[in-house]
Amino acid sequence: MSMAQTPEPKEWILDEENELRIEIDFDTKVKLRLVTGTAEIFGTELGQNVDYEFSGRKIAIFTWHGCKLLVTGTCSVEYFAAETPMVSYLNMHLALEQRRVLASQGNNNGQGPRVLIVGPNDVGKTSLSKMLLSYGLRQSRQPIYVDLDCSEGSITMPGCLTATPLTEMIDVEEGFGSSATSAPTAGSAVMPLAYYYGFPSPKDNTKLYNVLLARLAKSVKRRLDEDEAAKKSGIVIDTNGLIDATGYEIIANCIKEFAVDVIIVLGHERLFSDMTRLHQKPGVSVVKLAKSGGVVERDSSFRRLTQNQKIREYFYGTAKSELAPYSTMINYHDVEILRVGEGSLAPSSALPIGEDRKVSETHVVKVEPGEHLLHSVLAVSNADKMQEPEILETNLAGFIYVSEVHEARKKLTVLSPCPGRIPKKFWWLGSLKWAED
Ligand SMILES: Nc1ncnc2c1ncn2[C@@H]1O[C@H](COP(=O)(O)OP(=O)(O)OP(=O)(O)O)[C@@H](O)[C@H]1O
Repeated sequence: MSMAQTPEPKEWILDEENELRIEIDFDTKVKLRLVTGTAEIFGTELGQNVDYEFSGRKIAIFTWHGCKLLVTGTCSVEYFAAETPMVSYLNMHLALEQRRVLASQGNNNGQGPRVLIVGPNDVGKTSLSKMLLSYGLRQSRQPIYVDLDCSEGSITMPGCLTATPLTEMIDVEEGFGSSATSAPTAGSAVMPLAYYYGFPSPKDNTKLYNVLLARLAKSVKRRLDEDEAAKKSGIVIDTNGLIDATGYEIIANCIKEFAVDVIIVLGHERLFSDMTRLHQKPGVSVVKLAKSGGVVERDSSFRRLTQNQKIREYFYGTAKSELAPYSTMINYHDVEILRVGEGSLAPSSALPIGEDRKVSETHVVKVEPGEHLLHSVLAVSNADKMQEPEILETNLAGFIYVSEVHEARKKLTVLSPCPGRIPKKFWWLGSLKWAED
């Protein structure tokens, strides 16, 4: 076996307010080191002479004052840009900071800004959320990150609506995962609130999506009422890129439920004009920000690989903090597997008399365990009893992965990030599958 050669590091010298944009495939690793000066990735500052390692990522390393970087490994794309919208993003942060100062002085009922970021797919909404949250954190704020993008699952897993108070800087290598305690465990100080939706798009079951959105908003409000620092810091809501009629309905719902007072429209003129017309009123600002030229469109295979990487990290951790998942055997009859809205797939005429489609969309259906569960990722509900509609609105305890199905013995082998018996018996089945690599 020949030893893999360590590639020569490549040096980049960036002037102030420039950024280096790199794309790294999933099957390669690239090391990045800040040698002199200052630099940040989506708002989080890099330490000098620390090696950061990336795989399957598209990132920008931005410098306010100039820097020297070393990149070791093969990037699929690598170039620097002098034109970025970063000054406007920083100004946005400063405007939010002003609102926080006002809140600290007792204005606006002591509430910091509730920011909603909207725009089509791939305009940099998640990246901007990270920046605004990181800049807030860098000024000792403790904002709450609300992730309504059920296709991605920045905090936990795809298919969820989540909120998490941020108290630590967002990790440049691992994203939100590490700073938001990606595995929700009961009693943890910064436990993310996660509700299970189970579909990749809000269009798949809009009624359920709106029910969960309202539920999440209620929980976030309670958290803000209990936590003075978070209340003054405010919230940043990241959405998915739906901007058709359903998208508008969800945006309106979100503004109402979270009492949004700053709407940021990213990279879309017509959406900005519509949002101004529909939602601008005293106390609510609608702001337009430009999309960065660096934002990369991600095709479905890249998104799928990102999803796989997320699931893998949930159970096995990352290179920096490896986890060993626990494998447990479960009897079919010890768990109840549930899914939502099965009825919505049936034609209206096939629905029970007196039940309209809207009701069936949030109806909970029991699923028989069997071979079909193999490789599924299931969400473990915190609920102790099967009661509708409460069970739908119950927070999640975590996730498990079905690694084997023993049909003849009526047992499942499941992986879990925590040791011991899985404490809860109601498990949600969605469309998430994962083939361990
Ligand atoms: N300035 C930049 N340079 C290089 N890559 C970038 C830059 N900004 C964002 N990206 C990358 O582009 C991709 C899309 O960005 P992002 O996830 O922020 O968009 P989004 O609007 O939230 O997308 P979606 O709505 O589809 O989830 C990501 O992989 C992100 O890391």
